[in-house]
Amino acid sequence: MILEKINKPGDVKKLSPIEYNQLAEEIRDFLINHISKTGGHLASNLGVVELTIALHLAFDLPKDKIIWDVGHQSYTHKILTGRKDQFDGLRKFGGMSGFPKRNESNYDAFDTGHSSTSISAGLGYVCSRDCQGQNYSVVSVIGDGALTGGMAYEALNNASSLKTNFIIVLNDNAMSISKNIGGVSYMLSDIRSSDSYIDFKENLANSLYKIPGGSRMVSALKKTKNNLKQIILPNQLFESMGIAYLGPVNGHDTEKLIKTLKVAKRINGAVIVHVVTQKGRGYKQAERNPSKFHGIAPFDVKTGNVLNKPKNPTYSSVFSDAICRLAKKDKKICAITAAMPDGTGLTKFSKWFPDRFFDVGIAEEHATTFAAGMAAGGMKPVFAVYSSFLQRAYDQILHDVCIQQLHVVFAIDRAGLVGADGETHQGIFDLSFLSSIPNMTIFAPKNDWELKEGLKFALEEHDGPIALRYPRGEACTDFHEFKEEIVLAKSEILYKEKDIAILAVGSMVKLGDEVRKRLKARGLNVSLVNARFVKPIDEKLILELSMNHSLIVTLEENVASGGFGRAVCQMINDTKLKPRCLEISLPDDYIEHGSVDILMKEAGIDVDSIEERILSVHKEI
Ligand SMILES: Cc1ncc(C[n+]2csc(CCOP(=O)(O)OP(=O)(O)O)c2C)c(N)n1
Ligand SMILES: CC(=O)[C@@H](O)[C@H](O)COP(=O)(O)O
Ligand SMILES: [Mg+2]
Repeated sequence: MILEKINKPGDVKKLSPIEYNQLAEEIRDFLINHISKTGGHLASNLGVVELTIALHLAFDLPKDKIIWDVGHQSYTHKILTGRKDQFDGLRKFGGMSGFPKRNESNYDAFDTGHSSTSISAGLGYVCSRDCQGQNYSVVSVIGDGALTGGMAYEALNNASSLKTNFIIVLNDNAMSISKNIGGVSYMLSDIRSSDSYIDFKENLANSLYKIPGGSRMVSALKKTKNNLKQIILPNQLFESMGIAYLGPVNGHDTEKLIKTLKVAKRINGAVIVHVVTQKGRGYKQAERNPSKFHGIAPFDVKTGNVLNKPKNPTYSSVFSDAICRLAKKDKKICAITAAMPDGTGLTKFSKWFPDRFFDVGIAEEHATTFAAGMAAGGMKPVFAVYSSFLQRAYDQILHDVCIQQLHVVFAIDRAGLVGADGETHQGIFDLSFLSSIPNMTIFAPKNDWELKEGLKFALEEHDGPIALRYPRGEACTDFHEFKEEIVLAKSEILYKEKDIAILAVGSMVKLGDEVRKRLKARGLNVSLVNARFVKPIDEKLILELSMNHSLIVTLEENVASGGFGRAVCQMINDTKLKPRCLEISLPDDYIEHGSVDILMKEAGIDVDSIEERILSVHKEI
């Protein structure tokens, strides 16, 4: 076993070239076996095994820096940097992260998780290096999907004038999570399938002549006897920007990759190395269905079937059915995704209404302003997006949607803790950042029925910007006996008592009800309110509750600052009645990876902790 020789960083450099292929195969087996047990990002990692080995052989880490875009493909890098033994705890609480983390290893040069940041971060490293007269290589590894994100172009534009070396490896597997789409993907596909390939040395020469010192390198290359069959095709887009281009290179040929990376190292300026890989390579199920195995829960290796399928429909699938039903009746309804049709539940919509479906690439900022334009033009756009990715579009929501009061519906999935993806992906800020924007309305459904009704309300009754936020995973199917009509800024009272009132937001209604039952068993009278609207809050009801309750408790899956509880308590503190107010929310902090149950318990948002907190405050009243 060659993988047994890989224990410490740098061990890969002790192998002989004939061992590289065997190592790649063993890493693939290791990844398939481990991820089948822990879950994780399988397909992307299987695609970059040789590329990662080549990068580790061509560069000198940690002096040289590799920046992994998104970072979901960094598992082989983790194996080669002494973290093989930590894979049993991958993405688990207290275990190894699924993304690069500077505080996990000094071989991780930059923390990532959100897409299209690697070229900016890499260029920052390059300029920092040059300002300080240091000497090391910087390599940003970006996927073809991530190259659909606007930040990548802002960075390329900036990098084009660079006079010192900066390597951008474009890992092109023709896939985002789903099939990659749009002009960039067409361009890459043209390059990959072009039959006008020219000889490696000739084309490389074209690239090199343009850069300082290039002609010397060309003469050196011309003298080599080594007839590399690799093809290098000058590329219009990058080269006309002043960025050298090498490729396309077979991303599963370690030795060719090493040779090309070594050439790239000698270029004075930014250079793109276009590497073609296969997502899911080496595991038939993932090769056939790379989207399914992009991020996968524990599965059976033989069949590829996920082991613990959710029993109830997820919120994403409830949303999926609801939007399709509404769009059947109303031809103005259209749906937008930023490269996440599967995750957000828009795949069915894309098949039923292809003319009204828009996958804009990994471009949340553009998606938001695009939605604003569609609304201004008379359509009813629904932008379905994960909470943490919407953080990107703060200014577009404010500047393009809300100032003009445009009727854009934000269907915010993965709102609240998402678990294993960790701090970059927790959707715990949306209530705060959306609440601060004038003209925005925020609605959080307590269960599946209310998500359907909420969407209907947002599209048929409401006019203006509105966000519906719901969590990852199975939808709550309780509380079907409570179906009060949705009215703007009105909460729903589930149990009316006196003494303590719990006001819960969305998914927290279920938890609030469990706490209510516990407190009732102790002889306390507890009202339970489904807040529904986080903005505007139901001021009238909060005032009423303040008059006949001695303690108001707010419950939300969002950070404390700027959240629902803060707004309610502020309002209560402004009244003369002043009942005690207890805000139960997530801490104002980044929350690491782990199961949602563990993370909630850690944050004191589980039935036992909430009961204890309420009892302790109630005792003081
Ligand atoms: C801002 C942002 N939006 C969406 C995502 C979700 N996401 C994670 S990976 C991915 C696809 C990336 O495709 P690519 O860069 O080609 O990598 P591959 O998995 O194909 O190697 C997407 C859309 C994200 N991480 N960040
Ligand atoms: C890396 C990334 O951003 C996505 O792949 C994310 O991990 C998807 O998470 P879900 O499983 O919640 O769709
Ligand atoms: Mg890709």
